[in-house]
Amino acid sequence: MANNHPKYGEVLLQGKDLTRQFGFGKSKITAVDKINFSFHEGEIVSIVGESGSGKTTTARMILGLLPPTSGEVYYKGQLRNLKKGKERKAYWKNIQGVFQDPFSSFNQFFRVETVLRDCIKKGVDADLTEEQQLERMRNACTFVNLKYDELYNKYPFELSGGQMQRLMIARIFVWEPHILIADEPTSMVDACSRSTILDMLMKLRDTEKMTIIFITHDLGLAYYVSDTIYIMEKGRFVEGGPADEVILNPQHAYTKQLLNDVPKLNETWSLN
Ligand SMILES: Nc1ncnc2c1ncn2[C@@H]1O[C@H](COP(=O)(O)OP(=O)(O)OP(=O)(O)O)[C@@H](O)[C@H]1O
Repeated sequence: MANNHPKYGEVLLQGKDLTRQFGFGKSKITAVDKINFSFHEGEIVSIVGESGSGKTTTARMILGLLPPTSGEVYYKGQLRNLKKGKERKAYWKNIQGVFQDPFSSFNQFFRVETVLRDCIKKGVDADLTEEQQLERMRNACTFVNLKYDELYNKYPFELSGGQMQRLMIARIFVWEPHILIADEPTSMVDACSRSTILDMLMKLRDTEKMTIIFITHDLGLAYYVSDTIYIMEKGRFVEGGPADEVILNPQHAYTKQLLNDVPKLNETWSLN
């Protein structure tokens, strides 16, 4: 397995020959096919591929929401074992996900305060005093440019789409997982909110040393946000490495094809 990396912290998560099949007999498909990876502390890794290439299946296996057909996941060098509730709970303290649709991510009957308090109970130290909890919730909102004192009493449906996306990130800030999986978190928002969310992900990496796995079909966004890029085609990682190398000197035909869809990547470009 890979060693620590000079630029990042320790290796947090590793996958070894991770595979997932669906269906049986003639209709069996291999959605993810023997992928290997090492993700480090404080690294943003993008997994990029077209629709159906296996990105979300990979994310769900990493999150522990879907068992692999074969292969293993190692967390901090230890083989992950999610069979017992206690071990699952411990793993989920360290890894969290944000998904495409902020509306479906929130219980619409919980006010902002309850949403954030719930994360403190589940993710962080449940023994924090009321004052410490409040401070944490306020800090989380400040981190994403939301005003806790104006919003704490509101329901998710009273927030704008952009505010809801920010609240999703605030929730992550409160929870403080070591690893965040962001599955197309910017697909429902306009270009301005998109760059804000990407900038917040980078801030989480820089200030909290969070490892972020960013799932997208958009190589341009991946290049903007990532340290490392893995290119996924038909369930396999066909190319992977530092973002600059993958984008400026692509080796695989599929990467070149994806790059053709973003023709101005190595020139000046904007997120619009
Ligand atoms: N629960 C399931 N049952 C059967 N097939 C599935 C299931 N989940 C995913 N698949 C199949 O596995 C393959 C990979 O799907 P996956 O959702 O991982 O791709 P993706 O790269 O995330 O696509 P998208 O960008 O459209 O979300 C697809 O062929 C999909 O139809």
